[in-house]
Amino acid sequence: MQKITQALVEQTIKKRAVHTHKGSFGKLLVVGGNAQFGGAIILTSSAAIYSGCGLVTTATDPSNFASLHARLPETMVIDIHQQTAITEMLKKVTGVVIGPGLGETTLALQTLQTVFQSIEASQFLIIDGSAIDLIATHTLDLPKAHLIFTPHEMEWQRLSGIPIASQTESRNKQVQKQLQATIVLKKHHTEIYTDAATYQLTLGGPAMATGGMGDTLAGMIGGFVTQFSNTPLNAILSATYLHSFIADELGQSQYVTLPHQIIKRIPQVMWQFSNANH
Ligand SMILES: NC(=O)C1=CN([C@@H]2O[C@H](COP(=O)(O)OP(=O)(O)OC[C@H]3O[C@@H](n4cnc5c(N)ncnc54)[C@H](OP(=O)(O)O)[C@@H]3O)[C@@H](O)[C@H]2O)[C@@H](O)CC1
Ligand SMILES: Nc1ncnc2c1ncn2[C@@H]1O[C@H](COP(=O)(O)OP(=O)(O)O)[C@@H](O)[C@H]1O
Ligand SMILES: [Mg+2]
Repeated sequence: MQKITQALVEQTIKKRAVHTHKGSFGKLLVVGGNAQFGGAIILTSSAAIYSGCGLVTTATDPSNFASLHARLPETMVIDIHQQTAITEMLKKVTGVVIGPGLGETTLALQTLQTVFQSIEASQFLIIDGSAIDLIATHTLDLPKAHLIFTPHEMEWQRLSGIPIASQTESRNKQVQKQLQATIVLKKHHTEIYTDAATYQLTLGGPAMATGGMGDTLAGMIGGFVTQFSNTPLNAILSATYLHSFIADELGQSQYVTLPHQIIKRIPQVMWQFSNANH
């Protein structure tokens, strides 16, 4: 397994060209957050915007609109019941994150199917949380797109059929090949399975073991792949690295590192990394 290095992250987070605008840095649709799990979609959307994605739209339950906008005025919203509005937005975006706080109701399943039907092969689709469980439960066919799954070990057990205790590199790799997707298997020292190679994160620790931490990573990966879309693998590896790098920094003087604290630090740490080679 290859270790993800700081040098790779420094190469990925380039200084921004001057003649650019918000459309130059990717457009992302974030789908999730039912009435119970509104916090998840606030974290995912925030992480994407603080990672530098040019334009983010959040499709969520309307009961989350006010709290989402109070925390994050930069995002636009779609009522998740308006499936046509989701389909229309899909035509405009570089990528989609689906699943954080989505739940597993009939509406959640219908929304996942709407996205699967309309997504194009050129687009990124990050599949997290409830969306992974919906695929596992309903054995859904996967669409043609740049697929990125971000399961924790139990979600990976449900999706892959491999019990947590038997999730070895070779068995995980086999299922990665079948799924034709990148797999970010989240745990202590997260592993990333791709067609070409397997990577391991050597950062992060138990101060990160708090609800919403994975929702945040999904948003960072969404923000990175849409923004650094020419180097998608490096974008995924870099987002995963930076998420734990920031947590470790905070963890030097905090017992627990909260997802919203990590999000707040992303722009500053990206600036540091973008200046490292200059
Ligand atoms: N603020 C919000 O709105 C939040 C909303 N959220 C949303 O909730 C939805 C459900 O997601 P979920 O992850 O909470 O539930 P689920 O998939 O059932 O997994 C938990 C089960 O798996 C087991 N387990 C074993 N290994 C594990 C591992 N390495 N990592 C983690 N778990 C592991 C674990 O074992 P146990 O804790 O019992 O020891 C337990 O039995 C999803 O949409 C998500 O986005 C959350 O993000 C929280 C904040
Ligand atoms: N002990 C730990 N060491 C390192 N990373 C951890 C640890 N516990 C949790 N994490 C990280 O926190 C995140 C948890 O993801 P997930 O379970 O999906 O959270 P949630 O769904 O609550 O947002 C993952 O990125 C995981 O690697
Ligand atoms: Mg999760």
